[in-house]
Amino acid sequence: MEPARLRIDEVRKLARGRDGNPVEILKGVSCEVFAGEILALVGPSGGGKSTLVRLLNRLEEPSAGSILLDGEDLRQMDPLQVRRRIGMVLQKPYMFPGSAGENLLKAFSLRHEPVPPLDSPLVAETLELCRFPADLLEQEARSLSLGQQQRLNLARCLVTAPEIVLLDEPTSALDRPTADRLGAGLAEFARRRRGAVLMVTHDLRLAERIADRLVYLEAGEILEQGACRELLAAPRTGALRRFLSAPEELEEACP
Ligand SMILES: Nc1ncnc2c1ncn2[C@@H]1O[C@H](COP(=O)(O)OP(=O)(O)OP(=O)(O)O)[C@@H](O)[C@H]1O
Repeated sequence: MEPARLRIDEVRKLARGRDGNPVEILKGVSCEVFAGEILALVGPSGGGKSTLVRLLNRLEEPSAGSILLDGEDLRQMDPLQVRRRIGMVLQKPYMFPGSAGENLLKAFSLRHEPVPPLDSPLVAETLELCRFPADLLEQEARSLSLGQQQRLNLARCLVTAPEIVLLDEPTSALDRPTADRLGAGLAEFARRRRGAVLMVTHDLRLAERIADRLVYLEAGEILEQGACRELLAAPRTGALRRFLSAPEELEEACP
């Protein structure tokens, strides 16, 4: 078996609560992400999912434990280098003023890297992966629909060829067909480029469709992890069973 691209080992995160006392947001979390797979990170609100994602991109640092990228501790690496290799797609797409094409290539100019032409094979492949029509490239980015902006946002991340992609609720604002199109692009990225994807999501249908494995995080602890479809069909713990049957979660999962 191939070694993990990302290894999260006994990670703890302490923060100061509203009353000034320390609160443990992550209580010794361990899991791995492999090349070519999609890992769905699910769990109730406030469980620590976004915090874990921020640690993986070095937007925050763990209080204890380690995160290894190909065996190297993230803390030993330059944060900019980490972000080149680990791309992140936020829930709400930010569009710069200008055309969709300019937005796509912004990823390079922001990093002071050579900008490929819009008609390069890399751009064409990325647009295809993200189901973003090339004839929209000249359109003002801010005038695109939310679903189009979301796919352009993913394309802006994938065009720089990250090895790992982190996504925090990528489909929360999308209708079912648009969410599925975005999911199909992620699955292609994992398969064709052997990319590793870690996706925080409440969209259990999407997870079932595209995720290989599932990690269930509740109150700062991983209570279950394993093959995604198997766990969704037959959760082993009462905690995941309750989460899967909670009506409010199902509502969010099935818009
Ligand atoms: N910097 C911080 N300082 C103090 N508390 C924090 C900080 N960041 C997060 N928290 C708390 O840690 C807990 C976990 O938050 P986090 O956003 O990681 O959860 P989540 O699982 O992503 O939730 P959601 O699904 O609602 O987005 C919450 O109770 C939150 O209020």
